[in-house]
Amino acid sequence: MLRLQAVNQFFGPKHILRDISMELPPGQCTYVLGRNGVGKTTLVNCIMGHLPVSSGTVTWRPAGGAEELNLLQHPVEQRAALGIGYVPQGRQVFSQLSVDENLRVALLAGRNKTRQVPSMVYELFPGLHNMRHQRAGDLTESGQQQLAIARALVLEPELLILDEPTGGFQPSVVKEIGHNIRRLQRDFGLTLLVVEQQLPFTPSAGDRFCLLEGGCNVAQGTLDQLDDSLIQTYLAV
Ligand SMILES: Nc1ncnc2c1ncn2[C@@H]1O[C@H](COP(=O)(O)OP(=O)(O)OP(=O)(O)O)[C@@H](O)[C@H]1O
Repeated sequence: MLRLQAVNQFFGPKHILRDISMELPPGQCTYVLGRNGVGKTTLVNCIMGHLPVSSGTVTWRPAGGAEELNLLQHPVEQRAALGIGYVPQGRQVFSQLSVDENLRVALLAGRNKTRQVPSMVYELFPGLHNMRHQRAGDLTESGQQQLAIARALVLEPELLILDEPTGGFQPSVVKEIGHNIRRLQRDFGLTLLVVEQQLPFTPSAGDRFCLLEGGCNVAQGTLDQLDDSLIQTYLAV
């Protein structure tokens, strides 16, 4: 379980995140939604340790863990090894390396440097297995997105955070991404935090939402509570 309590973050004098509190229940898929510039990526960067938190707490209890860890005491390079995977915005893969080399580089972030690519990665993305000796830069955009997710999966995270995974894709690819997100949750038991500007899939594709506006968490609940009034007020463009 990941738990944030009263998290604040500043860029210089600019107050970006304001008293954000939220919990990610194990095995559930939570969407963090909000318009451009409301603080979604900043929030994810604070969870991953890429940005410092000015005040508040971020705690993480791995499955079977006896107690909550203070995540803020763990440097960024330890967070993947603690079971938190991250797929950044913009499909960042090493385009000059092969698919296989991309996955092997990602494996180095784990504690056990001799680990192999887990079978679930190619089970989820069989196309990547067929392309494993191809240069990542030669994959389609959809293939690169799969590789970006696969790179986070090689360390077998319990929690996977995806920052705008559908950004810039055509509807057929968005649908495929939604299908993969559902499989990660239902077939592989992951907890998911998915950042998007709007809900890109049907509500059945997840469990909970958390709406951000001006750096504040203005509403949260189950996806069936995300009604037209909230959508018009906080998400409509
Ligand atoms: N390095 C930075 N220095 C100063 N301000 C920043 C920096 N990065 C982001 N900001 C500001 O922080 C606020 C939140 O940005 P953030 O990228 O977290 O928003 P977002 O909700 O993820 O937007 P998007 O949907 O466009 O990705 C914005 O006002 C942005 O201008």
